[in-house]
Amino acid sequence: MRLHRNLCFAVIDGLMSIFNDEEYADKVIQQLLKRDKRWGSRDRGFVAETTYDIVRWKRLYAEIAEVKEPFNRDNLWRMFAVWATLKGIKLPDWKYFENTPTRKIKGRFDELSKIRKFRESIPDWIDAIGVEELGESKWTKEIAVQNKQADVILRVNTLKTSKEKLQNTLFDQDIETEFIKGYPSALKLTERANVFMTEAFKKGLFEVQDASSQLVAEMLHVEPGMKVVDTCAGAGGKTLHIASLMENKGQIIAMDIYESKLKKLKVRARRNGVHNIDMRVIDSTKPIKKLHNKADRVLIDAPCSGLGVLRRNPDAKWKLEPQFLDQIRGIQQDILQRYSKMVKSGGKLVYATCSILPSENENQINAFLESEAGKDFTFAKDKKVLAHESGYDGFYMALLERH
Ligand SMILES: C[S@@+](CC[C@H](N)C(=O)[O-])C[C@H]1O[C@@H](n2cnc3c(N)ncnc32)[C@H](O)[C@@H]1O
Repeated sequence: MRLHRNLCFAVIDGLMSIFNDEEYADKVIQQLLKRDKRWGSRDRGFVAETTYDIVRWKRLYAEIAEVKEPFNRDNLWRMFAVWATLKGIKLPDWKYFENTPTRKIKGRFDELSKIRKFRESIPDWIDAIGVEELGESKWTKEIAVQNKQADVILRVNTLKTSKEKLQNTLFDQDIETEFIKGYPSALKLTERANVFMTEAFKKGLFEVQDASSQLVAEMLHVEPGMKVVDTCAGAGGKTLHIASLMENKGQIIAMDIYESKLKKLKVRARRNGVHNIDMRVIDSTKPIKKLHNKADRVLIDAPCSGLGVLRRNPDAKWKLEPQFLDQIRGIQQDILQRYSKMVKSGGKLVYATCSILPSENENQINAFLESEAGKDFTFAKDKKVLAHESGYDGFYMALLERH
């Protein structure tokens, strides 16, 4: 591979914003990709993947390059040189790469790879919590997989097409996909591609959604004609799936504390041909109280640490803080206590997170079931999905029934 100066500069600029200005990697990369209209898909792929790689391996590369935060541009070039050297890419004779100690880099890599927190490039506190909650062996395997690039998975919009038809449509555009056993609406891309540019996407024939995430709406057992409340709907990945399972019949109430997220859902719903979503911002206790004992199904796709989806958001490793984790656990239990009241007698509740930590998952469900509000519910089943076991994102989901 030959390194191109303008692409490498884009990567360094992106890293400056992500590491020093606390910006989110996906947003920064989105902006970077707009920089030069002449860039082809390979150039864009290089910028996106290299930036993500260096974000993912920040601790390891900084240690090898012997640089410390806050990083200046020279520090980032040194980390870039580590990335290139470890990938076996020949460094050009640019001033940034003068005196790069290639052999020393490889030696340091071998040495640091013996220690998990460096090898997997994770903060000490996350490593400690992973061991404490999952045990040494599971955590070691899980964090290794969480550092790999995730597959691109689509969820077919069955309101508009079938999995077979969508597969053929995409094949005609040189995008090859395969079915995944056990995931009825999923198609996996055999090779990465920018599916957002396709006509099929613009027509709402599919959404990009990880396979584990697709299990959540399935667990809710919705039926056409029901009244379903999606309490933490965000931009509506799961709301749209629920709509498609309900065949556009019945009522879905999508709620979130952020109106901006629900606005994104509105755009997506239009594209998906979904007509039965009613959006409500939770700006007081009223919108919840109004729905007490009214819903056939309630989904709580709770805010969480995101430790199950590090493959997609590698910068979360650096942005997460222990205090946030404590705070979010409190919010999760509070949401369970208050939002469960919307389930009517005989109705069902699914609680889900994209975390792999029991303290955000089964422990929350156990605490809820032991509490006063939880006495109305029976535990039906749960599913703990680890990326190293399933090959897809780490997730948790529990199904409770109200008696
Ligand atoms: C895991 S995300 C939801 C993802 C979304 N369900 C999807 O499938 O695309 C959690 C959501 O909970 C929202 N949230 C945070 N605190 C909340 C609260 N107290 N009540 C309702 N929603 C909340 C966040 O804004 C965020 O959109």
